[in-house]
Amino acid sequence: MSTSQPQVPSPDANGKAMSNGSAASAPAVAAEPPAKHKGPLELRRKQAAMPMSDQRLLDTRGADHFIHTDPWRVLRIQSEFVEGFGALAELGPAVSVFGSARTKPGTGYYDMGVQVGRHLAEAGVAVITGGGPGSMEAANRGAVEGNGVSVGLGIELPFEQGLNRWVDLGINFRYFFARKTMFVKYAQGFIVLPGGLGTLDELFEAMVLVQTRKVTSFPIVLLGVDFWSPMIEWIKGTLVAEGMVSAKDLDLIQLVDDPADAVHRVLHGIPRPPSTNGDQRPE
Ligand SMILES: C/C(=C\CNc1ncnc2c1ncn2[C@@H]1O[C@H](COP(=O)(O)O)[C@@H](O)[C@H]1O)CO
Repeated sequence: MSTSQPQVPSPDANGKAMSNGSAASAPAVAAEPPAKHKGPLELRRKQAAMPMSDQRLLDTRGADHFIHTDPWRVLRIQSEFVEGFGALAELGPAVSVFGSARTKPGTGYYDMGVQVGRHLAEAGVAVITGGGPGSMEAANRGAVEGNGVSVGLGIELPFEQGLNRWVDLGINFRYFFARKTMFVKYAQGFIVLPGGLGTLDELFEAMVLVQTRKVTSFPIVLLGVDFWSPMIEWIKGTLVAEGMVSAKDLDLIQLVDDPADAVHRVLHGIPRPPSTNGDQRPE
């Protein structure tokens, strides 16, 4: 007895009728899910559920989270460089002056800072400082008193501080490294007054940049023979003696007591020797 049934053609995934036979038993293929286009991306299923870029931008929910992410920080860092380069590009000749934030007005070190600022201004050279109190304020004050250009590159600190009142062109930075770039990029040299960790950090960074020839012809003058001599002696007696630095590296810095002399030396800087330590480091 025949058990055959009438044969009904089944549709394929595209809806076309398929011939009877083996294909009739193939599993049904689901309809192709719609694709979502997002810029160059073509997305389906779970991937297509991602919100659109515009939607993300305009939807303020969760914005507080986004500003604490690294991609956002990169933009903020970039903006510090853009603002800094833009504000300082036309500054003209300038010298960066460093020194303790704790130096008090009326002291010898404060007076030294004022004199440095004034001599630089009288030579037509802008004064760049960290914009804070102490020796920074002193150098900015000297620049103003000498009728020069007084620049302060402030840094965001855990406590509210603001730029000192002698800063005429001020920029506030969140990031030390962006600020440090400005100190070097827009100055022809450094004058360093007595100071603590911040001052040492700035001094040694400058020395490394000169030593590795990341910057060339960059005089560094230390003011205050009594203050700096023990550090120089330690560098000679320990670092040079133990071969940690080359004796030639000490040529990178000059040590004086007179603010006018410091300004003269930084402006007519002894040209750096062609090679300071024999290192051939890559760019
Ligand atoms: C400690 C006090 C204020 C700190 N305020 C600063 N503002 C701006 N720049 C600063 C500040 N502190 C350090 N710096 C930078 O480091 C150098 C001085 O640091 P030091 O440790 O005092 O030697 C200076 O050149 C700045 O660039 C209290 O008032």
